[in-house]
Amino acid sequence: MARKKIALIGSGMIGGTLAHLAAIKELGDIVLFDIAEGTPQGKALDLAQSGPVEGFDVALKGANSYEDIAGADVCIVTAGIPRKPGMSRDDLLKTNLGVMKAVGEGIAAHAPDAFVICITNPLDAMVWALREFSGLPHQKVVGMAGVLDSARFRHFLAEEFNVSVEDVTAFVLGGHGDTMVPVIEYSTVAGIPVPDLIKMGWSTQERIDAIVARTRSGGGEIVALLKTGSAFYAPATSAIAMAESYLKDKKRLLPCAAHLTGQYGVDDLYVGVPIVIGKDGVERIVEIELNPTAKQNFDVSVDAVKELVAACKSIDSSLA
Ligand SMILES: NC(=O)C1=CN([C@@H]2O[C@H](COP(=O)(O)OP(=O)(O)OC[C@H]3O[C@@H](n4cnc5c(N)ncnc54)[C@H](O)[C@@H]3O)[C@@H](O)[C@H]2O)C=CC1
Ligand SMILES: O=C([O-])CC(=O)C(=O)O
Repeated sequence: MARKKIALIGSGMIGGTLAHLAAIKELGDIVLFDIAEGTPQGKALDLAQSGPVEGFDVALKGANSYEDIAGADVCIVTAGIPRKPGMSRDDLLKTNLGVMKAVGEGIAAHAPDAFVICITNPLDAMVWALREFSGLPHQKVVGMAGVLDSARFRHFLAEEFNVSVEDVTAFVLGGHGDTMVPVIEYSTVAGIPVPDLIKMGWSTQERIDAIVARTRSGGGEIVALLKTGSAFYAPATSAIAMAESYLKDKKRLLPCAAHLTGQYGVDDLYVGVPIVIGKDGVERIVEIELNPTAKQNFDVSVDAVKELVAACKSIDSSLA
């Protein structure tokens, strides 16, 4: 069976980590693409030289031409700039919108059948714009944020309850900004919802509220610590889980930014919701019932995404 092909558009901190993970998991042959000359080639060669030790058999290539992504089964997009301390994700919009245009056109020309996972921030607006620029079917273009935000929430909850992260499930929905919505009713330890655990005396509402707040600002906490850029290990792992679900038709149910057409009362917008990812891309959008507070928070988050999409349209009239 021929190997799958994975194109990583952007070969910076997340791109390099994606390549490492995809190689170790032998998900397919890997092309690292970037506009910076030498970076993708250097990372591809370095990673290839780890193959004999690690024992993976995949081809790794660095490229500065979109022709090299031809026929990719999966494209993961991290091209653009990350934020630095003092910036919000939204400050990246103008620069990264221009990058999405180039990337969308490159994917449309050379890998139109790919499943595309966007990571570039501000995530929900960028995945919307990337889909518009590429013209690919909506179910083949998704954004990575919810898996990461939920993983952060799961990590903090596991620490709080002193249980294995494996047994903690969580959903963070909405846009990938400060208004994201960690939903505690759907967050559990081995199926026991967090509100029940509070009643059982495992924690208090105040402590869980603090964890929710820390999750919401989880990206900023890391930016403040790193000072030179943003998180890359957990974001890369999260996108690989999505790619793997597509490539292996695993049909995992994951929170991701997906194109909504009326679900949750939202139309023609990418927002984080639970979806099933399989061989056809987004195979199902799962509409869970939100309590009035969660729904109100979700709507606030949706409004924030709407504003960013409106800003994209005013910057690039071809999107209007
Ligand atoms: N969705 C999410 O949950 C997360 C999103 N991010 C975002 O991911 C993006 C990438 O982050 P990092 O990898 O840390 O940044 P980075 O700066 O290490 O890498 C970005 C790469 O994109 C390249 N690039 C710039 N313009 C390009 C173009 N037109 N075509 C191809 N490549 C281009 C740069 O040369 C650089 O190598 C940022 O926008 C960041 O905010 C980061 C963490 C989580
Ligand atoms: O905070 C940032 O700029 C990067 C990001 O989206 C995250 O780590 O959640």
